[in-house]
Amino acid sequence: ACSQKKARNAALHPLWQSPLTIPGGTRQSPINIQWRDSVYDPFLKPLKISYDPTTCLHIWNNGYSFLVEFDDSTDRSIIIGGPLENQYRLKQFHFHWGAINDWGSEHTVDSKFYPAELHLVHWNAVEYPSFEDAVMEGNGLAVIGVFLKLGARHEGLQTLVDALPAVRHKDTVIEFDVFDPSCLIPSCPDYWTYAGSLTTPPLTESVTWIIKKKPIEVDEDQLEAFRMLLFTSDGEEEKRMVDNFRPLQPLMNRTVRSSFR
Ligand SMILES: CCCSc1c(F)c(F)c(S(=O)(=O)NC)c(F)c1F
Ligand SMILES: [Zn+2]
Repeated sequence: ACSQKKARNAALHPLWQSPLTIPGGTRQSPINIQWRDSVYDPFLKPLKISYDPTTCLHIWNNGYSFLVEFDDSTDRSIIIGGPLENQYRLKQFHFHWGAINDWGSEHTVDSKFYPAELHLVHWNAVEYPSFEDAVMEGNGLAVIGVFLKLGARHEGLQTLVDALPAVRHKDTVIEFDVFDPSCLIPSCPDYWTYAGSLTTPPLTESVTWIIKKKPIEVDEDQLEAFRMLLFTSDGEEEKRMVDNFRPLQPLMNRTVRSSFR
């Protein structure tokens, strides 16, 4: 069994090889969201999102996802309200997805996987001088999670999909200078929220998660476009970028709150 586990582990992309747990972690992500166990909190405010599309900088394949990065030197693209004590600045967004449509998301709802999940990463520039500092603090980051489900083609996503061939290999980047990520966020205001962590190293327990209840719809071709990206650099033996999601983590002593009844 031990050698089998070793073999299975070796088959994983280096990022996902154990030890993928942090010793003493009490608020790790992702988790399964058991809808009936979530607690409605009437004091949760609506989340206010205001992004300036011209803060978009570039798309970068960093070897485990593709990140769309933003100029976070000012408060031009921010979120405020929801469970948050103050405003948070948009740093980047990225996705996690599967090799097939049966799995791919990081969080699950009543143990159901979606084929992909969008993460919009924001940091607390009110209290911390830099993103790198905020990553290490309990209230440093706020990540909006949006589930992707198979359905109609998403026109807003298509402009992003059209650029992906240019960042097929790890460590490639392409300029991407106008994009409004709010087109990827469902208009339904309902969300769950809980205290968690990054799902990639350094796995720090610094994330206030805001998971939208409603998924967005994308079509098969758009999911396939994600799957033609590569974990590997140009010239290396090609490894398709798929299944870049972390395994579910124990809920431990946490409650998931909902903004809706
Ligand atoms: C120091 C991290 C660089 S930015 C980043 C990221 F690249 C990423 F992938 C995730 S995630 O854990 O995978 N999804 C929430 C993050 F949270 C991040 F903040
Ligand atoms: Zn993520």
